[in-house]
Order: sequence, then C-alpha cells, then structure tokens
Amino acid sequence: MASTSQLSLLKQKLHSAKVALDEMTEGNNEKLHTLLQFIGHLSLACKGQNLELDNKLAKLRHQLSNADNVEESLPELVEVEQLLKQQYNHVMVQLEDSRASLSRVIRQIQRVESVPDKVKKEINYYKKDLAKPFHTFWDYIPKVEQLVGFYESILQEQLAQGDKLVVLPKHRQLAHELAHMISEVEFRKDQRDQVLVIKETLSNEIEVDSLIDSYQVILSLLLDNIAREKSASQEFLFALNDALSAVREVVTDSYNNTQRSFQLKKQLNREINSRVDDVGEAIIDIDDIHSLKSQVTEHLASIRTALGRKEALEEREQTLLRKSMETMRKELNDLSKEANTYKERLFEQQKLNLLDSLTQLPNRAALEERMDQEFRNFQRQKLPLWVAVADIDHFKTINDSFGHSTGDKTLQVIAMALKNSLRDTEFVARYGGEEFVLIIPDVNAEDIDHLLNRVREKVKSIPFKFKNQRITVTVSIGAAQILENELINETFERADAALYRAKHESRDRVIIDV
Ligand SMILES: Nc1nc2c(ncn2[C@@H]2O[C@H](COP(=O)(O)OP(=O)(O)OP(=O)(O)O)[C@@H](O)[C@H]2O)c(=O)[nH]1
Repeated sequence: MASTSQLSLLKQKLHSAKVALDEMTEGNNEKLHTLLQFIGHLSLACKGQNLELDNKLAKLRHQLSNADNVEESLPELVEVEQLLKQQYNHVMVQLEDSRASLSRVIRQIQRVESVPDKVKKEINYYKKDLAKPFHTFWDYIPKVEQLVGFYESILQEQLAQGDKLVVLPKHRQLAHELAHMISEVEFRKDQRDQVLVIKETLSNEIEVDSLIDSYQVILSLLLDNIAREKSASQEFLFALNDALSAVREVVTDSYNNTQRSFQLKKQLNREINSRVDDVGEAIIDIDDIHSLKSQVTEHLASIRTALGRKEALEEREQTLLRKSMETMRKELNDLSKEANTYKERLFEQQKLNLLDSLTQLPNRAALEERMDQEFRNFQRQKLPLWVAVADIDHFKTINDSFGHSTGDKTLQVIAMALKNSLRDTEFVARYGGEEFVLIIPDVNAEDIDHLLNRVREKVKSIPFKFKNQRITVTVSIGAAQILENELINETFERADAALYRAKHESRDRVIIDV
C-alpha cells in the first residue's frame, strides 16, 4: 500500500515535473520565436545599408530557427551587435555630411534674386533650423522635401516670368545712362518720335529685353546719322574733285593751245617781217613805177595773207579761251551750289546740336556758348547780368500719377511758356530734366524780382488738365546777379543754391541771392 501510495506520489511528482518541463520548453520556444521575429524586423530595417550586416542577420535568423536554445547563437549575436554599433556611427557621420551639403545648397538658393519674398523668409527659418544636428534619417528627409519645395517655388516664379531675364541694378543704371545720353544727343526730326518712345520705355519699369532693344535702336539711329553725314561730305568732296579735275584739264588745254598759238604767231611774225624785208629789197633796184607798183602789190598781198592767217589764229585762240572760261565758270557754279547745300546742312546740323529735342529750347551746349558770350559782353560793357535757375515743383508726382508722356508734354508746354515770357535779348535753355536756366542781361536789381515772379506766375496760370483733372504746376526759381571779378559759372552756382533755398522754403517762389 505504502509502495503503491509512494509510487502514486512519485507518479504525481513525475507528472508535475513533466508539466513543468513542458511549460519551460514552451516558454523557451516562445522566447526564441519572439527573438526570431525581432531579428527578422531588424533585417528588414537594416536591409541594404551594409552588406555584411545583412548577411550576418540572415545567418543569425537561419541559426536561431534551427537551434534548440539561444545560447548556441550567442557569438553571432555579439558580432551583429558590433556591426550595428559601427553602422550607427557610420549613419551619424553620413547625416552630418548631409546636413553640411543642405547648408551649402540653401546658401546658394539665397543668392538667387528672383526668390519671392515669402520664400525668402522661409529659407531664413530653414537655415536657422539646419544649425541643429540630425539624429536620424527622419530628421533629414523632411529637410530635403522642404528644399525641393523651395526649388519648386523658384522655378514656378521663373516660369511665370516666361523667358524674361531678371532686371539687376546694373540694368537700371544702363537704362538711366541711355536715357541721359538720348537727352544729350540731337536726332533728326524724323527720328524724334522713335527716340521719345524709347525714352518713355526707359523711364518705366525696364525689362532686360527692352533695354537691349533700346540700345540697338539708338545705335542704328546714330549710325544712320553718321552714314548720312559721311555720304553728304563724300558727295561734296566728289563734286569738288570733279570740278577741280575739269578746271585743271581746261587750264592744261588752254596752256597747250596758247603755246601752240605762240609758236604759230612767232612763225607768222617772222613770215610777215621777211615779207616786209622782201618788199624793201625788191623795190630798191626798180626804177619804173609800173614794175614797182606790181611788186609792191604782190608783196602786200602776201603780207595781207599772212596777217589774215594771224588774225584767224588769234580769233581761234579767243574762241578757245572763251570756251575754256565757260567750262570753268560752269564747273565753279556747280561747285558753289554744292558747297551751299553742304553749308546749309552743316548749319542745320549745328542748329540741331544746340537744340533740346523734347522742348526745342536751346540745350546745355547752347547755354554754355551763350553764357560765354554774355560773360564777354559783361566784361566789356559792365551792364547788369542775371542767371536764374527754374525747376518744376514735384514733377516726379506728375510722371508717377499721369505717366511719363504726360510729363513730357508738361515739359514742352512749360518750356514754351518760359520762352514766351522773355524778351528777345533774354535767353532760356533746358538745362536737363525739369530744370531750365534763364540768362537775363540789362535788368536792374529792383526789376529782377518782378520779372522772375511774372515768369513764375505765367507757368502757374497754365490750365493743365490731366485725366480730366485740373492741375496747377508751379516752378521754383533761384537767381543771382554776376558780380565784379566773378566768373559766370560762380554766378550760376549761387543761383542754383538760391533755387535750393526756394525749394526748401515751400516751393512756388523766387529767391534772389544777394
Ligand atoms: N517725363 C519726363 N520726366 C523727366 C524728364 N527728365 C527728368 N524727368 C523726371 O523728373 C523727375 C524729377 O524728380 P525730382 O528730382 O525728385 O524732383 P521733383 O519731383 O520735381 O521734386 P522737387 O524738385 O523737389 O520739387 C524725375 O522723376 C525724373 O524721372 C523728361 O525728359 N521727361
């Protein structure tokens, strides 16, 4: 009984031990399975990063699936752990490199002019963000996506602009210089409309294409003028050359003819002399009057013949000379006509060079000439001489509000008003932009203020109407009288300084420097 119960107890214990062993084996299998699953995920996550690691993980997976316990695979696990550590370090270095190259790229993008302002701000934030290190690829990938976004915005902006090139400050500077050059150079009447259109283009929002076109048009207009000038001079020189050759030919012919005639005349003279001598000799020995008469008659006839030949020769000479003279006169007439045309052209050109093409007032070059002339008069006569500088007030507002061509028309009207408010002895030139210079001789100090205020009022009373709006345009004027021992340029400087004061003291006024 005891042994039965002992046996039964033992059986029970054995059963419990078996159950416990079964449970333990099951637990180990579960752990092994979990480890296998983990290694499987790890293999997938690391796949492609490092070939050695991929192989080691595959080997480990294989071993674990065939092994009874984990311990058998411990050496491989240690190796994989080391490889993983190495891989981590490698990835960190790679991430740091990537961060550095993103910083480089973003600095380049910042240099692109056409980046819209909104994107510029985002780029700044992005750049600051890049200062922080990346820890994983998940830090890196969004940054790359953002960068691609910047490129996209820039590309869209550039596509929206079509093929237009970006206008840089240097292009604006070139446009400004060209506009200035156009104002300084005089163009022919038939070119002026084209030049005004270009000027307007240059003063509006310039584009690189239109700037290049403007340069090209102006250059061809100038070349055309030079070519015309050259051909006019050439025509004149050809005409001069033709005339001189013709005259030279005539002179040579007539010289040759004269030489020939001279020889012939000499010969005829000799002949006549010898005939006269013959008469003398022949009649010495003749006693009877009949023979004498017949001898003399005979000799006289031959002398008359020789004289007739001489006369005919002289007549021919005269005819040739007359013809030569006529030819020369004709050539010289033609030449003088040609020279007159050329002179007129030169005069026209000279006049053109001294006129402002927009307002048709004398230009700066003409002003300088006139100032020199008035200065010389002043030095001789010591009569009062005034220089005044007039500048349209707030002219930029007219351009900005109503357009550049309205601005141009305003300049033309004011120029006419200034000109019409002066006497013939007085002078007004367009100095540049919206500034005019007046030279007023022979007016006393008491009268100048009245005169210039009359000019100012005249401009103010012009009934300008832009876009159905009544506009009053005013001018400020500064003036100075030339002083003893002063150069006229110094007077101009004082007048300009007075204008500056007028501008600062509310504009629409005259200030005389005293
Ligand atoms: N339409 C036109 N505008 C011109 C010409 N020349 C110069 N301007 C313009 O004249 C304006 C002058 O402006 P500012 O020098 O600022 O002077 P403002 O507006 O007259 O102001 P204040 O002189 O201070 O009263 C600029 O906008 C020039 O572009 C021209 O030939 N035609």
